[in-house]
Amino acid sequence: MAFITRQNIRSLSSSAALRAAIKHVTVIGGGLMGAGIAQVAASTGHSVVLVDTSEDILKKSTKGIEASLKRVAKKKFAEKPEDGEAFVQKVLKNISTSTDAVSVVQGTDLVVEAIVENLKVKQDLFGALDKAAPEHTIFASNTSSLPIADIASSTARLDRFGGLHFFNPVPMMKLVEVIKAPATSQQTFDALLEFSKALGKHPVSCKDTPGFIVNRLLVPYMLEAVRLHERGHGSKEDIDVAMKLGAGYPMGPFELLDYVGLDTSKFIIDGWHEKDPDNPLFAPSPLLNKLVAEGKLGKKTAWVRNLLQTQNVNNSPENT
Ligand SMILES: C[C@H](O)CC(=O)SCCNC(=O)CCNC(=O)[C@H](O)C(C)(C)COP(=O)(O)OP(=O)(O)OC[C@H]1O[C@@H](n2cnc3c(N)ncnc32)[C@H](O)[C@@H]1OP(=O)(O)O
Ligand SMILES: NC(=O)c1ccc[n+]([C@@H]2O[C@H](COP(=O)([O-])OP(=O)(O)OC[C@H]3O[C@@H](n4cnc5c(N)ncnc54)[C@H](O)[C@@H]3O)[C@@H](O)[C@H]2O)c1
Repeated sequence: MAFITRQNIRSLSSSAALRAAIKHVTVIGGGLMGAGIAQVAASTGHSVVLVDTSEDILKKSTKGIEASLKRVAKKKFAEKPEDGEAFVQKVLKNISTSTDAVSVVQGTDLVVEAIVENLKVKQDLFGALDKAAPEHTIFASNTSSLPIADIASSTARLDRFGGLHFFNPVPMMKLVEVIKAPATSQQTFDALLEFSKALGKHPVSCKDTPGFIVNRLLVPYMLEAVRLHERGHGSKEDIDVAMKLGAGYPMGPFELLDYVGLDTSKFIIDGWHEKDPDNPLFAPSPLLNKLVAEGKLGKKTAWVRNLLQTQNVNNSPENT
């Protein structure tokens, strides 16, 4: 039986205040991860602005969110499909889009960044946002592999900066790694934990170390599968089947690389290799490099091709 003490009441009310504090969320990057984060935040009653670099990309992101919401609704409202349609429309109403990050952060409580895995690009973005966002706004990066402290160094709000690392596909994966960099305040960290819970996720606390928990284990494993194949010790198909049936993983390492994105996986391993060139776990893979150079990025390749085609159509003389 739980006794109500003054301390309990204080901690309950401060956690309620933190939960209430994050109402408006700006998600930057409408790709694989950003679209999923926006969807989950909007589904849990947050008001969301999704930002990307072009209207075409944002249209694709919104279509992707709608398709994913329909999959969720099909299960959640199996008995009452009309409630499912109402749910989809209600969630979509919570999401607006923009190509101007600086102007939209002026009214936001939390910025979650999910753009390309490149330190300089992330620093430039946060440096610009820092000047425009209100004092209370918390900044968080969904980086897979970069130090949160390095990204935060382009801002003057080191205490209000942390990591929120989601997993792909965001609507399905329950985990969020919440990262406390050395300068992240306890209040910010608590607010990020509460926000993750408000999304219906299970947060774990992480230090600001390379790959946090999951990727520090998962990325070397996926790369070792590629090396195993490069050594001629197994076909891609057999390696995938082996890890699914022999280790109980839902996807084999090649399927997972395809799902995560070969470009993102390459950014991660190249960055770690640069910092720790003697670590064999971080050795670059010639096969991965070749596929990325050929524009074969995995599952997202079809999406990117589709987008480029749309842009060509929009830019064609008939449409100008
Ligand atoms: C690198 C980064 O920094 C970190 C990372 O993100 S690492 C990657 C972490 N992710 C993983 O390891 C994913 C491993 N894979 C899985 O867990 C599962 O394969 C999976 C959840 C993706 C799909 O489940 P699975 O049963 O294999 O396949 P599938 O039949 O397609 O999906 C089952 C149901 O899940 C749901 N679902 C799957 N993806 C969905 C999505 N994007 N949106 C909504 N619902 C979805 C649907 O309800 C679907 O049923 P439906 O097909 O009737 O709509
Ligand atoms: N793919 C995964 O499984 C996964 C999982 C967890 C974390 N992450 C991390 O999340 C981030 C995004 O990964 P992703 O897979 O969604 O990438 P993605 O390539 O699918 O999407 C990135 C999006 O960001 C947009 N973008 C780039 N620069 C921008 C800018 N300055 N302003 C606004 N938008 C910009 C791009 O147009 C693109 O739509 C990366 O840091 C990645 O490491 C990825």
